[in-house]
Amino acid sequence: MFNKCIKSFAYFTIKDRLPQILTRVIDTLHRHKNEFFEEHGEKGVEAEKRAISFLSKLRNELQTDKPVTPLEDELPDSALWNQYLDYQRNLPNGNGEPSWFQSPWLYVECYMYRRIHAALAQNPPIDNFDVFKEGKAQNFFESQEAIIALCTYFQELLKNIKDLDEKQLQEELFKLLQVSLWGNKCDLSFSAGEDSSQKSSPLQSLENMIPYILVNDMEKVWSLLVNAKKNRTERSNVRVDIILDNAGFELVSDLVLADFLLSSKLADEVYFHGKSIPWYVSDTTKHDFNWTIKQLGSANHMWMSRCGINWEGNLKKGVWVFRDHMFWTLPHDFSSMSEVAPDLYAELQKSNLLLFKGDLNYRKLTGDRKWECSVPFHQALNKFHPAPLCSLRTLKSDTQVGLKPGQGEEIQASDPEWMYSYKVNSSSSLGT
Ligand SMILES: O=P(O)(O)OC[C@H]1O[C@](O)(CO)[C@@H](O)[C@@H]1O
Ligand SMILES: [Mn+2]
Repeated sequence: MFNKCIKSFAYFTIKDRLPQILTRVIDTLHRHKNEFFEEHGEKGVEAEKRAISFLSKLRNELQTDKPVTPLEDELPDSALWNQYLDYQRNLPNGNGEPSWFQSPWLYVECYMYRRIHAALAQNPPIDNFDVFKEGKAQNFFESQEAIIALCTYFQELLKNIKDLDEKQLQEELFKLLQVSLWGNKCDLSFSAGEDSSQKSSPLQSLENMIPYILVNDMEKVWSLLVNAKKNRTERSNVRVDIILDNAGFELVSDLVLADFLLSSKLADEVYFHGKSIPWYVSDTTKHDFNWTIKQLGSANHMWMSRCGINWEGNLKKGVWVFRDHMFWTLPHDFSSMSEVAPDLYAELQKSNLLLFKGDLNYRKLTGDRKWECSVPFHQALNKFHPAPLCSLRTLKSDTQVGLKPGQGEEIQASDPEWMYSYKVNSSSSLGT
């Protein structure tokens, strides 16, 4: 249970940030009223009104600490959500009826996004409208400079990638892992929808960002990939899975990393895991994934379009695969995946390396517990070991493991707000 001590980030999130996010969603629907009318006539406007009343009711429940209620929609995952609510009700140290301020932060925050989805899904004909679409597209367009810099850098690198020796390849892998790691700063749920696009060139600042990397297992990632390649047989491809986080600049940095893994022959195929419903404001859905690649392919910048066209080709060839299992948008920790979603667990077991992007994934990997910072990452995974995995995460919440003894205290002394200072970054923590 996450105690909501008043100064905790959890309290601030539930009390202030989530209502802010809900208000933005309601405003977005208001602003699309005419579009709904043009597209669907009166039915569209009626549906918009109903969705807004759903969301206003939700905001009131949240702000007045009402009980968490079972989902009444017919969506495929509602039974799993209601089972999870029962589990919360029967927790031994629970405070009785789960409510917004008395239940674990991770649970109620996931629950809010699932209720937002229900507010749209239950009101056709606007049931497929993504209330976060604008924010994600805006992040993409406002990160153009950084995207151009990254695509240009990468296409230059591709020109002579065949001449690079192992040392040089390793260096390039480390650079692109860091770009993907820092790309995780660009998320709209932490910023409650405020602009969080990548303005500066992502490659310039890597050097002086090194000291902010708390746990750095990039060497282990490299040797794992080199060994996988050495042991590769005709039958067994080297497969890397990227469990995606935010659309916009972060997604482009993940796609460039994935292209590098293939072009350097460190991997033969990359599986991407996105969200099946709009989630945490900026998380990547299948639509966002395809839209981003199409945007690049049709860009009037040579290197952007070269990337986008290559990536469409990878999807057509099947060396890139996109999946969006419903488990990723349930409230469960990943330690329960083998039981709740055995098909997904079995799928991940086929991978040589799992790259988990972002803070929410990190919290679900570690059960969002207030671990001692020096608890080993492997232990915090709580038997979740489908394959060797690595988390690339910008620190945005209280959970942190895998630090050296005394490292947490040292940082605390230098920056008491380090947990949310955003600049601090716990990068790849490899749990073998
Ligand atoms: O996009 P990311 O890196 O998962 O960040 C999302 C994080 O932002 C927050 O919404 C901040 O409150 C966390 O709850 C969540 O873990
Ligand atoms: Mn996210």
